[in-house]
Amino acid sequence: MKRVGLLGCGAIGTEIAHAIDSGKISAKLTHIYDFSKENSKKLVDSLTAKPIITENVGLLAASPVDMIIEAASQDAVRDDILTILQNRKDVMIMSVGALLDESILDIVLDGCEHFNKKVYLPSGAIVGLDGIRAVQDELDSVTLVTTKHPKALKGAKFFESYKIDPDNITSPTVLYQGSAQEAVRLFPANINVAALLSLAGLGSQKTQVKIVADPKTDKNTHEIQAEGKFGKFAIKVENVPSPSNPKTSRLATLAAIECLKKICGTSLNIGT
Ligand SMILES: NC(=O)C1=CN([C@@H]2O[C@H](COP(=O)(O)OP(=O)(O)OC[C@H]3O[C@@H](n4cnc5c(N)ncnc54)[C@H](O)[C@@H]3O)[C@@H](O)[C@H]2O)C=CC1
Ligand SMILES: O=C([O-])CC(=O)C(=O)O
Repeated sequence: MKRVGLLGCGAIGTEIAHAIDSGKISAKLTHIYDFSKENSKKLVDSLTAKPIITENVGLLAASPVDMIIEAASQDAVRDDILTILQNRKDVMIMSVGALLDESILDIVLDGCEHFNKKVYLPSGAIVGLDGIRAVQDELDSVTLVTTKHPKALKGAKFFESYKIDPDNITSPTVLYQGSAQEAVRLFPANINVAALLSLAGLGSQKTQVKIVADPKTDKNTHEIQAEGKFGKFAIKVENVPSPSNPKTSRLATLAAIECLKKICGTSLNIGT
């Protein structure tokens, strides 16, 4: 049975830990780290099989696990991915936006090859990545329109540079329109899905993103349109937000759990 370490004990990390604890995923969660000791402790208290809380990420990376699940932040990926790969651990990354920085992507690709390790990127809060990958050589355009409640967008770097107060948004408002590259920089905890689309398809400059704040919505909605020589498709996902983090959709957690079930050998390998 695979031994797993967890980096980040928030909304996604907690649900994954519970899925392992309940036997839904055939793995053993043995070590965890979160820079909030409170969050790590709260998670351990809620589990039957108690993992060890490591003092820092270096000790998590060096712990006797087969793989590490990153469910923390883009900064965590930037700062810690090399340490994890150098310690010869496979890794599942949720904060995929970090990989749109070419130097980080190079570290990941070189690290995987050099240390013979695997990096998994679950499909997160969207569906349709199988289709995007299949038609990647025939794509002319990929656009993503993401709509969330202003409270789900609150705290994003975007609001440091643009004088809009999310608390004062009273009707649907387009906050951002541009490349996926810039979108993940301005909204690092909201639009990792744009990074997944970019990596699967046209890259981060050509993948176009629109972010809308809608005070009347109770969903995190992602609308994807792809067009090219193959034809076109449009996909709309209306996600229920996670109760503990409105930025994050329930589907993102469920996709991570499904990805882990596949890695740990307990589900059929369905789809491309
Ligand atoms: N790929 C996808 O489709 C999706 C990706 N995400 C991303 O997944 C990540 C986790 O999401 P949630 O669990 O909802 O976030 P969360 O905010 O609920 O939990 C993150 C946890 O990680 C900890 N943390 C943050 N940075 C850290 C660091 N550098 N070192 C150690 N601990 C750190 C925080 O203290 C917190 O406990 C986020 O980056 C989020 O943006 C979220 C939804 C969809
Ligand atoms: O969960 C979602 O709806 C999308 C999200 O936060 C992300 O991609 O970072």
